[in-house]
Amino acid sequence: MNTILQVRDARIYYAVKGTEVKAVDGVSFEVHEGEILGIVGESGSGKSTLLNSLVNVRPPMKYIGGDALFDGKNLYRMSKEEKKSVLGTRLTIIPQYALDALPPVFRIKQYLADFAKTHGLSESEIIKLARERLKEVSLSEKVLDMYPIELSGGMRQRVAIVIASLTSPRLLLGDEITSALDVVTQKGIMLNIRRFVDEGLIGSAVLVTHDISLIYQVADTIMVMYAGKVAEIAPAEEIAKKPLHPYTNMLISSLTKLGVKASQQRLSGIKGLPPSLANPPPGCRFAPRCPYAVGRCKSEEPPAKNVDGHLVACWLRGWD
Ligand SMILES: Nc1ncnc2c1ncn2[C@@H]1O[C@H](COP(=O)(O)OP(=O)(O)OP(=O)(O)O)[C@@H](O)[C@H]1O
Repeated sequence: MNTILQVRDARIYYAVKGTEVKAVDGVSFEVHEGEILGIVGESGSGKSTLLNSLVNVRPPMKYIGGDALFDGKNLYRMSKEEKKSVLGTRLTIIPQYALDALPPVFRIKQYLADFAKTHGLSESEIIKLARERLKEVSLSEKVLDMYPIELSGGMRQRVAIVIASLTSPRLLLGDEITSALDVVTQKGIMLNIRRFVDEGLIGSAVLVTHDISLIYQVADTIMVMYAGKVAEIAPAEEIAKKPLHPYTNMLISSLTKLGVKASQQRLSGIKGLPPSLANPPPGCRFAPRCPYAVGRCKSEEPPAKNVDGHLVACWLRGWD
């Protein structure tokens, strides 16, 4: 399997009033051809910082170290010109709200004409391709003659997927792209991305979400982040059936289950709050909230270890 993205020991901090917020602190993972990687974790775990850093590290974000090899070239060290040639073509992004990206004064067709011009592509080819892809996401080609404001939120996100696929990108990035939509539409959008990846129209995708049950539907692999670190990476089925990190386990246990009242659930949430990333605790960052923590967890940071096909950073897994 071809590796499309290889992130190694990424460290991205924020410089805030003389302190450093360690938002992404030694994160490593890979994305392969045909793969959808879902990144999940509580608010503030560093998911957006990680994704945004792949696009652009700009103040107050601060590059501290690490590599992000995209088709062998380091995104963290590319010149502005190199980055410009990659973004929007080989590396595309779906915005959280497509309306932010689609200019309201342009009909979709006009936007596509502009898009073709920017990327030096044939306008007629792009429009023809967009027509075909709109059908694939169950939209009529009439959408081309509409203004973004005339489309529902779900339609806009589907148009955004179509646009993001037009240059056959190697990698698609999306951060909470369905959070403003109803559950049925959310699933439909995710399945559209799955189909585009399966058909090779998009090489691979990294999708950030709070919703592990939604991303489970389409992701091949799930990466769980906690307080700027990777807690666990495993195939989606494995994560769902047999989570190894206590945090992953608690994240799954805290999901709302229809037919079970909160009072009858064993765990209705994760007690406590994530640590301050300006001054994270020594050892495992989850230790202060972990009911299984032992002495070592509070003093030594657990390295990620391969245990039964999971990459898991926990002293209770795979260590004597
Ligand atoms: N512009 C900023 N300046 C300073 N600190 C920031 C900034 N943006 C994010 N942070 C901090 O970086 C850490 C990681 O935030 P980030 O938004 O990446 O997490 P997240 O997992 O994507 O959360 P959410 O799901 O709420 O978007 C948090 O402690 C946050 O407060």
